[in-house]
This record gives sequence, structure tokens and C-alpha cells, in this order.
Amino acid sequence: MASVARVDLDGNPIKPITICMIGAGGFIGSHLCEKLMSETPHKVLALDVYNDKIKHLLEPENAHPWSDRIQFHRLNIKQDSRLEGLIKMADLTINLAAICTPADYNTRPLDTIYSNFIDALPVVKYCSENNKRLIHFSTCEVYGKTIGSYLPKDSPLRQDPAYYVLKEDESPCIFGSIEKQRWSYACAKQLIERLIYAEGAENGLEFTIVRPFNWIGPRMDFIPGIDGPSEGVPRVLACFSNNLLRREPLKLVDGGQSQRTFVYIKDAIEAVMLMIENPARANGHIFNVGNPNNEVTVRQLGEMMTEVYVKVSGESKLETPTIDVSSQEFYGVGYDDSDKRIPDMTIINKQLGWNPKTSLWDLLESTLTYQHRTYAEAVKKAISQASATS
Ligand SMILES: NC(=O)c1ccc[n+]([C@@H]2O[C@H](COP(=O)([O-])OP(=O)(O)OC[C@H]3O[C@@H](n4cnc5c(N)ncnc54)[C@H](O)[C@@H]3O)[C@@H](O)[C@H]2O)c1
Ligand SMILES: O=c1ccn([C@@H]2O[C@H](COP(=O)(O)OP(=O)(O)O[C@H]3OC[C@@H](O)[C@H](O)[C@H]3O)[C@@H](O)[C@H]2O)c(=O)[nH]1
Repeated sequence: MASVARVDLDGNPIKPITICMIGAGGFIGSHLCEKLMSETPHKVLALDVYNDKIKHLLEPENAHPWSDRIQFHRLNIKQDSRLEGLIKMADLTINLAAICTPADYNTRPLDTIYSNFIDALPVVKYCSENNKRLIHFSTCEVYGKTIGSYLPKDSPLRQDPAYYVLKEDESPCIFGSIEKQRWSYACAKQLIERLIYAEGAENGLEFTIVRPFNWIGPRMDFIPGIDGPSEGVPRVLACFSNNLLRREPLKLVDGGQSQRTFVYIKDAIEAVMLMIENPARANGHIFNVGNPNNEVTVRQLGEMMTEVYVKVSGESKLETPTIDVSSQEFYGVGYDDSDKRIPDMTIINKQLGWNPKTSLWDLLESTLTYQHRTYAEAVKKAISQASATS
């Protein structure tokens, strides 16, 4: 590590702190731990039920210079009396723990609501009671659908950013009806945001709320049948990666017309680092973290991933690279979708001076290179074993 004193955005030296990171073994947590270990002097108490994605940081045989700065605690925050003690030991708590795959929202709505609201409650309470700072991970899904989606299809106002750009301090949260259980996740996240905000207003909790807009990169979710359940449905990056690895057509839900903006995990982690190290600028704020320049329809995402995969794997393109499936067939009853997600970047720009850098093509190239290197052999083996036994 460089011996030059590290300073915050206001030029003040950054003091080493201890961070209690809940959900540290997941996709975002693994990247955040990596960054904190390799580039800062901070300590991490890493809490999760799994640690496969951070094993490389924990193994003593690798003799990392940071081995005394990261400690893994295998625990489920639903039922573990150690939670409060760990929060008390830290200066800052970051809560990433959640069920956050859309395939679960309408099929396991109770687990989804408990995970995103009930299980997060003690974390907020312990932070508030012990005067500890909290960075809580919410989601861009709290915006739900855009105002524009309710306008007539041919309305010119649909092109007006006032009807679709999502602003932390102005945009409403627009969800579907209760039968559309897809919104169980967004609604639970919204309520925990409101609770945290109220703890700030009434009890002085120092908090920051993060709303990630489709962060993607290596280690996101799992490849079904390889490092996750064969019948499992991960988020779109892993679904499409799985299809590409297996040489199957990519499934476009309801024709792949929904739009998303994707941001590279490494860019997004820079934003989180700024929040961690600039509390005076981050406290009391809700931040969109996304890349408004990387907007595509899901169909375009599928086409681009297909092109990039051909390039990085050297394999040919399928004759039929995509197929359409109905959302009911793919996700079951009660699915609904966000139509479009453009994050407004004013607040994060003003408070933290953060901007994303990586283009969609570049982030897909590094991510699919990783997917190919990590999974191609295992997938081939699984396919040949399956055909031998059938
Ligand atoms: N990746 C994104 O683009 C994205 C977008 C919006 C919101 N988010 C939010 O960011 C957070 C992290 O997302 P991620 O993509 O890293 O997901 P992830 O599923 O990879 O990570 C979540 C981690 O939390 C752990 N966890 C869940 N319940 C737990 C419990 N009861 N006790 C202990 N650990 C538990 C899981 O084991 C997992 O390792 C979530 O709150 C999610 O809602 C992520
Ligand atoms: O195989 C697939 C998978 C997904 N999709 C579509 O791709 C789009 C994106 O799907 P994702 O699985 O990434 O999930 P979403 O973007 O809808 O929600 C995500 O966004 C914010 C986070 O809080 C969550 O991690 C998740 O809810 C959706 O329109 C979905 O219907 C496909 O067309 N085919």
C-alpha cells in the first residue's frame, strides 16, 4: 500500500475505520471487500451465510498483507445474537443482505418481504441505538415504473426526460397492484428506506441509502447447475451468460422491450468508496448509482452479449441467437416489469463528484471473458455427463 497519506474530498486525512459488512459474501460485497483490502487500511468484519466469493481474500495460505484486516463471521442475521456486538465493534455498518433476484419476488414473496424489510430492522435499530453510521443498500426498483409508461403509447411526452428520468428527491414510487407480487421487493425496500430516513429525522441516525441501477460484472449470481441450483433463475447477466455458455438461444422476456442502464461493478464500487470515506458529504443522502449512458433494451443487451461472446470465446454465433418467451412462462404468475431506468446523477455528482466511466461494450468484454474463463470447461463437462446418462 502507498505510504502517502490518503485524503478525503475535502483534503482531510482519512482515518482507518472498522466496517461491519453484512452480506459481504455476495456479488457487491466481494468487490467491496477486495477494494477495501487492496487499496485502504480499513478493517472489515465480513458477515454472511456464504463466503465462496471472498474465499480468495480469506485464505491464509495466500499470505495476504491484509490477513489481519478481514474477519469472516458466518451468520444469518435472521437469528443470531452476535449481530449487535459486531455492529458495536465497528464504526460503520454496510447492509447488503437481501433476496434480490426477480425470479423470487413473485414466487417467494414472503421470504422476499422478510429479507428486505423485517430482517433489516434490527440492523437499523442497533445502528440507531448505538450511534453507528449506516450505509444501507436499497434499489432502483423503488422507483417502479416511469410516469411516462402511463401516457398513451403515441404521446410525444414519452420522449420528455421529465416523464422518465428518476430523481432521488422528486420521483414518485410507482408499483403495480398487490396481485403483481413482483413489487413485494420494491415495496419492502421502500419501507425500509422510509424507516431509515425517519430514524435520521427523529433520532439522529447517520445514514446513507444507495440505489444501485443494474450493477454488473464478474461473480454476479451463479450459473445454474454449475455453482447454483439447476432450476434457479439468476439476474439477466447470469441468465444470458448461461445461455451463451450452453449454446442455447437467449430468452427475451416479453420480447425484451424493457430498457435498463448497466453500470460496471468496478465503477460503482468507486462511488461506494467515496461514500465510506466522505461521511460529511454522504450522510443524510439517498444516491442513485448507475450509468445513464449505458442504456439498452434487453433485446439489445442480448444482441451485444452475443457479439461480445463470439469475440472472447472464439465460438460461432447460433443461427437463432434469441427467442421470445412470455413473462408468465419465464417467471410465473404475478410478474411485472420496470419499463425504463435512467438515473439522474445530479446529487451524486454534487456531493461526491462521481461519474461512471466504462462503456457497456467494454464492461461486457471483461465480464464475459471472466465468465468464459471461469465456467466454459465446467459447462462442457456438465453437458457431456448429462448426455452420457440420458
Ligand atoms: N447488483 C445490483 O445491481 C443491485 C441492484 C439493486 C439493488 N441491489 C442491492 O444491493 C445489495 C447486494 O446485492 P448483490 O447484487 O451483491 O446481491 P447478492 O445476492 O450477491 O448478495 C447478497 C448477500 O447477502 C447475503 N445474505 C442474504 N440474507 C442474509 C442473511 N439473512 N444473513 C446473512 N447474509 C445474508 C447472501 O448470502 C448474499 O451473499 C442487495 O441489498 C440488493 O437488493 C443490488
Ligand atoms: O433470461 C432473462 C432474464 C431476464 N430478462 C429480462 O431482463 C430484464 C432485467 O432483468 P434482471 O434479472 O437483471 O432484473 P431487473 O433489472 O428487472 O431487477 C433488478 O434490478 C435491481 C435490483 O434491485 C435487483 O437486483 C433486481 O430486482 C428484465 O426485463 C427481465 O424480464 C430476460 O429477458 N431474460
